[in-house]
Amino acid sequence: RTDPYRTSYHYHEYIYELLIHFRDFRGFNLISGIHSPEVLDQIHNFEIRDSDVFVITYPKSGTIWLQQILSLIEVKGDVTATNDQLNSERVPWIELLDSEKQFVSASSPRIHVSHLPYKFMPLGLKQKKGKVIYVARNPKDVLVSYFHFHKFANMLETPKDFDTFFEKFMEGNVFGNCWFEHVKSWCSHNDEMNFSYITYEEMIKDLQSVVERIASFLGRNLTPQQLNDVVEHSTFKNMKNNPQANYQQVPVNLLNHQQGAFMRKGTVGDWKNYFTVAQNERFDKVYQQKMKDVPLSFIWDMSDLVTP
Ligand SMILES: Nc1ncnc2c1ncn2[C@@H]1O[C@H](COP(=O)(O)OS(=O)(=O)O)[C@@H](OP(=O)(O)O)[C@H]1O
Repeated sequence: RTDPYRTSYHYHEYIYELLIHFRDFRGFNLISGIHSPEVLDQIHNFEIRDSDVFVITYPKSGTIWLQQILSLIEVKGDVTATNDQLNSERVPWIELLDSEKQFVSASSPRIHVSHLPYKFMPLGLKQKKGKVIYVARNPKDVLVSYFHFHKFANMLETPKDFDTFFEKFMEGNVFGNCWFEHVKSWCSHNDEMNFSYITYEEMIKDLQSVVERIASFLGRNLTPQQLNDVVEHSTFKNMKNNPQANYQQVPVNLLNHQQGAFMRKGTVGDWKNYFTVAQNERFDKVYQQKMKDVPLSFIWDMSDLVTP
């Protein structure tokens, strides 16, 4: 094709092709039109301040939940103080196109989220500058959440069906690449950084204590009432109704809000409604093999959350 802009039809077809194809950058899938190799190259050398905070997640592990919690901790639980800005701007991604300008000029404390694997991260983190919060979620629920996300995210290819997506995820042929490698890459370097590890399932089980742990890790002093306010405004129900937090404002060219919602179900064990017995057995086998040397454990079902 010589001139993609020839007609509106060709233009849209061209943009669609650009968007749904990954671009490999040093073994990592970038989404064309959203990420750029130039930005990824620069992140390594970003100058890190002691006050910087990075929330790292594999996609669908609770990123927007942390954006809400951290936004609220910064304003001591006063949700009205977050009304003037979307959480995605208050706690932005570092890997998006042109994000470097915003990163360099932002005032402290700079709080960011990222789906990037460890190898791309700022080298300053290894000098114990800044703080890293890694949020993990059991990968079976990640897979199901990601399947639904692909159905309404216009920048990602719509899966033919669940089985097709299951294969793609297992191959790491998604944005974020292989779940196992992502978790391992970060957690095996935890000693090098000021690092805190939390899970999605812990937050479902006891949001209050996770919020307290995050505030203390960041050295923020909040009164018990302020901590309660953070928790109250970070529940699934309240976030779903909060336009600053629920991502309903993302333009329709990126997310087709008729087809799904970021705040979808917010639960543990939804994978049981999707995995076949054979898929589950296969997943468990891969999990045992890939995670055999990793001292992490996950909660796979709501019933495992109930303390006897
Ligand atoms: N407050 C709260 N409580 C419980 N669950 C919550 C909450 N906020 C976000 N979520 C759930 O997190 C899933 C989205 O993950 P991410 O925010 O990491 O998505 S993304 O990577 O940024 O696209 C997605 O999970 P699923 O519902 O399973 O699809 C969201 O519903």
